[in-house]
Amino acid sequence: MVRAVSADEVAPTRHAWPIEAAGLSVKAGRHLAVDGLDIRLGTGVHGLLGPNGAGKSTLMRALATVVRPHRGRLVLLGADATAGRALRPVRARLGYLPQQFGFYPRFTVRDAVEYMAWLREMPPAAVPAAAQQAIDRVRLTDRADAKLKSLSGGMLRRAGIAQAIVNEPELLLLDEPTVGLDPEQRVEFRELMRELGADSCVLVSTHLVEDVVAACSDVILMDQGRLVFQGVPADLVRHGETGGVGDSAAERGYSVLLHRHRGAA
Ligand SMILES: Nc1ncnc2c1ncn2[C@@H]1O[C@H](COP(=O)(O)OP(=O)(O)OP(=O)(O)O)[C@@H](O)[C@H]1O
Repeated sequence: MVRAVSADEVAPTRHAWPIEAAGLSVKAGRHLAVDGLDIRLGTGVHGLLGPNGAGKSTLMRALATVVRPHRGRLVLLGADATAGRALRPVRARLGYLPQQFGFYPRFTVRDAVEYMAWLREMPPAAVPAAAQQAIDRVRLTDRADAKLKSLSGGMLRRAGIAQAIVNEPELLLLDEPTVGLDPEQRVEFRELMRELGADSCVLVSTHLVEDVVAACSDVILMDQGRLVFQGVPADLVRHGETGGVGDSAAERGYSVLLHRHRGAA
């Protein structure tokens, strides 16, 4: 007997634009926190910058399919993320570190990472090795069986990164992953981001402009829910060569672009 093959089974698994948003608006409570955003992101590490309240975390939540967009088009890994039934296969292929990483304090690092692997519908036989690899990649090998409640803030953040990467996601969303990391760990983390971005789409929100310059292939700058700038880190640096406020050319570029946008708004 010939088995019918569904469209999902023959669909290509890689997409030129793992994230495609057009006129995307997302509410946070009753507030329109993302307001008509147009972006297309491919493979690589994309740094998401913006002042407090710019809408970065709200955008991340929509991309992680945690909140439904209010308006506009959102296509994730080729699937319409505004259609409920399309979300399950997308969720299995994405990884997400929320800004507030909620966890069961009695779980060990290994429990938390394995639990996320299960939520991401990984084949059960693959889970222990995948969890171990994710824990090793964030350098928590010697704390793998420690309870989460016993970890420092930086270690907890690294456990959060491990749970986000356990399924080797094609789309990885990291909301302020470097908060609490010490300088040495931040340098190691940049290395890990570059590795992950070689064949996945990684979006990293941060307030550290230097992290973006060091580890990202492009920069997205948001303010008040809108896109201010998208370009390569060198463009950010170039904008800072003529003025602005900050300790480095990249920080000055950030302030120049933001002030120019606010002046024009
Ligand atoms: N539950 C909520 N109800 C009402 N407004 C909210 C809610 N959550 C967020 N907001 C508002 O939405 C806007 C965007 O918030 P969001 O957390 O996405 O910004 P952000 O860029 O991540 O900020 P930060 O850098 O401080 O983390 C802010 O003005 C915030 O006050």
